[in-house]
Amino acid sequence: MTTNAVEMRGVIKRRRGKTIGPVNLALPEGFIAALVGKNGSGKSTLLRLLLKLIQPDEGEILWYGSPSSGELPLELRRRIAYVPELPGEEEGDLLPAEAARFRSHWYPDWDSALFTELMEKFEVPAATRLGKMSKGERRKYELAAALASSPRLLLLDEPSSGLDPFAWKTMIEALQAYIERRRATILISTHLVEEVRRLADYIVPMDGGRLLGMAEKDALFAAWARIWVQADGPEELAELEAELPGLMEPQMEGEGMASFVAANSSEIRKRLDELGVKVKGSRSLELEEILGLWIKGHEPAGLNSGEGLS
Ligand SMILES: Nc1ncnc2c1ncn2[C@@H]1O[C@H](COP(=O)(O)OP(=O)(O)OP(=O)(O)O)[C@@H](O)[C@H]1O
Repeated sequence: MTTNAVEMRGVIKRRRGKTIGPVNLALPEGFIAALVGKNGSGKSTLLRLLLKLIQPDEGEILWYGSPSSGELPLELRRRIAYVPELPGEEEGDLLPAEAARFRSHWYPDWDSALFTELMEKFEVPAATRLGKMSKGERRKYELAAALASSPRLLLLDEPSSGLDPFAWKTMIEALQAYIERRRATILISTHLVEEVRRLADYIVPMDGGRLLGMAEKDALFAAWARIWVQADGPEELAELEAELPGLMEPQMEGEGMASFVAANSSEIRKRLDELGVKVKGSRSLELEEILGLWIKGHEPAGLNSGEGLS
């Protein structure tokens, strides 16, 4: 039985005429899920709901199988790390080592060795107060401190924003190393396709406040493909569409060739074979293409709807 780190059931948050949700999502423990979507789609709101920084208007949230009526229990709060889009002001006057000392009192499993290692790898200036750091320097401190708190659940809101490519690579490696060592869960909101590619086990797209579902990244890439087939003209392509419902973006590609996108490409290839249609070639879709089609309502095959894993 898989434990879900968090589960959201019909969660709705209303914000000045805009509605986020209903969100149904179950994040299995031990994996990295990437929250993707356009600006304003509701990613930060979802992360803040999971920390109880804001309260849902409807629905229920479970943390490790239990709901929480008031504030999150201290035990649990200490096992959740959050790196927000913008840092708070509380630690602004402190040097990194001073702030780390404070945090180490709060987090019982504070990993000083990891904090020092990451601060060195990230080249965070030790003699600059947090409030005076550049955006990227501060972000690197926040990431080092978040990982050093030994979280069971790590919530990262666009962590790469402001990082140079070297720091970005260090962050990716640090997150991968952390999840290999611990049975932790990471939910990361991101706009970077490469970040999703490198890190995510699951992809969770949001659009206009709606959570579209949750899909395993590798299965998603394996299933979706553009396929080129022999077709004499638009009539033949239309016949093929009638035979194989669900083909997306069918188009003629010039003399004797047509192409389309299939969400379950291996099955479609089998059917094409049975129909005697010659396949001329195929390619996997890019993540942007997959998300674009998903947002338009084409759900990937075998989608985990976020109703819970078992
Ligand atoms: N405190 C707030 N009060 C009112 N509306 C809010 C508040 N915070 C966010 N919103 C609205 O909720 C919607 C979702 O915002 P949210 O910050 O969750 O999006 P996002 O996906 O994280 O965007 P981005 O990629 O730009 O960071 C937006 O339309 C935003 O205007």
